[in-house]
Amino acid sequence: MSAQREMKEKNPWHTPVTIIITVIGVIAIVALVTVGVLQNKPLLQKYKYGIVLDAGSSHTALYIYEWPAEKDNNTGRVEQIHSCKVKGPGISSYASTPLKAGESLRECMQEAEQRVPRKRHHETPLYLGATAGMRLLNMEDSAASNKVFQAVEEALQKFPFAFQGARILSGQEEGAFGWVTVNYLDDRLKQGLETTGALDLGGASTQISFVSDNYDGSESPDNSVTFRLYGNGYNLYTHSFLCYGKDQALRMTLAQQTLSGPRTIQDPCFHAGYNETKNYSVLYDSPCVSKRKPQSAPATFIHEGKGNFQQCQEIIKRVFNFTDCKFSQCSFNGVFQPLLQGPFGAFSAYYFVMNFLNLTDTSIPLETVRDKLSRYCATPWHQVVQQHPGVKVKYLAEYCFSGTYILTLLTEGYNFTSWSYPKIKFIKKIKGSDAGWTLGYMLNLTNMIPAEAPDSPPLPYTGYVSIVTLLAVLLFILFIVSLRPLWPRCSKQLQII
Ligand SMILES: Nc1nc2c(ncn2[C@@H]2O[C@H](COP(=O)(O)OP(=O)(O)OP(=O)(O)O)[C@@H](O)[C@H]2O)c(=O)[nH]1
Ligand SMILES: [Ca+2]
Repeated sequence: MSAQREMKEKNPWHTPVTIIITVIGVIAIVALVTVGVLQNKPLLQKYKYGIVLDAGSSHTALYIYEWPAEKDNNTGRVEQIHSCKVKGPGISSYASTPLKAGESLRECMQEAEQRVPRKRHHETPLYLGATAGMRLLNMEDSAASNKVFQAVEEALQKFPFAFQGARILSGQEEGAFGWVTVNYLDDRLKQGLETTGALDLGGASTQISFVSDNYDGSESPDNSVTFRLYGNGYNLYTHSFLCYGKDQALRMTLAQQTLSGPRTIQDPCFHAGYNETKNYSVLYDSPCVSKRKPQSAPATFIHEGKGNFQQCQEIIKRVFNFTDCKFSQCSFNGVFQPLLQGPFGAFSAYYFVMNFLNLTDTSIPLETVRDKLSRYCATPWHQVVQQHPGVKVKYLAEYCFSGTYILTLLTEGYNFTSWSYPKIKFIKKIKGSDAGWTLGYMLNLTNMIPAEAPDSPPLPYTGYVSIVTLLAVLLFILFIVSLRPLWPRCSKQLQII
């Protein structure tokens, strides 16, 4: 019993001094860690917003983007939180009634007012970018195009956002910003990974953009766009083919078949049994075809389908010029194109059409894709209508043409082969944001992608807290151990007291 007591008395841990030191030490560690955690805790998230209106040839769409306020300079954090499809046609269709172009945007803009928190309205930039529809209108009638812009600007200025202007994007910008969007959303830029090429098929123009090792921009500098993003340099090849969007390509294909001004055409790109009376002046009302308008055509023609994929491909090929090329290699129409490289993301009409045709799976061999499309084109029109009751008849009638056009453009135009075709991915969205030029455009105008890699803390937050805690505990133990010589004396002194 007395030996036990002696041992207990000798154990320095049982002296009041060590107990006091321990308690103070523990309190100090808890305080240190708490201060560290509170001080470094991310502040309550605040968000910033940006709005982009994509005034395309066929329609206008509004996109709202959101990002954490303190991370303007970081990557992968801008997200699309809302999109709104403007009712009615694209703004270029309001050439004769410009005020209506402005009015058409009202509903989507009101939605934007609801979606963006009120206190952020005034600091939220609002951009409108117009593409091929307005490019064509500007070529045809620049006064009309200016009036449309004036009306649209007046309408947008009435909203509480920071309106940054409305303008026509060049084809180069449209292609390059589509490429930025795809690679930003895929987190490829900050990590310096191999980039994805971008294929955009609109209504009036189509863009191809990719990085190719054997392209330094010297051959055909017009097709070159250089970027420095997050410390990496990119030499992008990009080209926009005006009139080769799917609506204008359809006009050109119809124009090929109506050169002599016939009353009826039998169109292999439309289903057998399809029969519509169409207006010559409407068909030829576009700079893409206006010069080819037949001299002595009647007012209308009967557009009949005959559903033949092979023949459809033949007449589509006629709208491409595959022979003239003054460069080392070309895609078509004498336009330089370096060797295709890397994976590709194909969006907008590429996706709408291939998704409808159940052909988004590019691991299906090209031959099988052609066979499937050929069978679809051969389906009689009444059967197609019956099989797809919910689909807009205008879209439905054109899928055979559109599918054939897409395959022709990709394989004959851009030279995709059965080896490179599987590298294409038909996509609509990436991580919740639509693929298209709008996000890249906004990132560029808000300087949200730095040229050099941003400095980032060497440790993640949790790692930092763990290390601080560990070091504090270690220091405390060392402190206690360093007091060892005092332990027996302290305990004796306390016993005397
Ligand atoms: N099937 C289908 N087609 C669509 C849909 N939305 C748009 N389209 C058509 O697809 C084509 C391309 O559409 P968009 O990418 O919006 O083209 P756009 O931006 O208006 O035209 P550009 O100014 O040339 O870029 C047009 O012919 C549209 O009519 C859809 O939801 N389904
Ligand atoms: Ca577009």
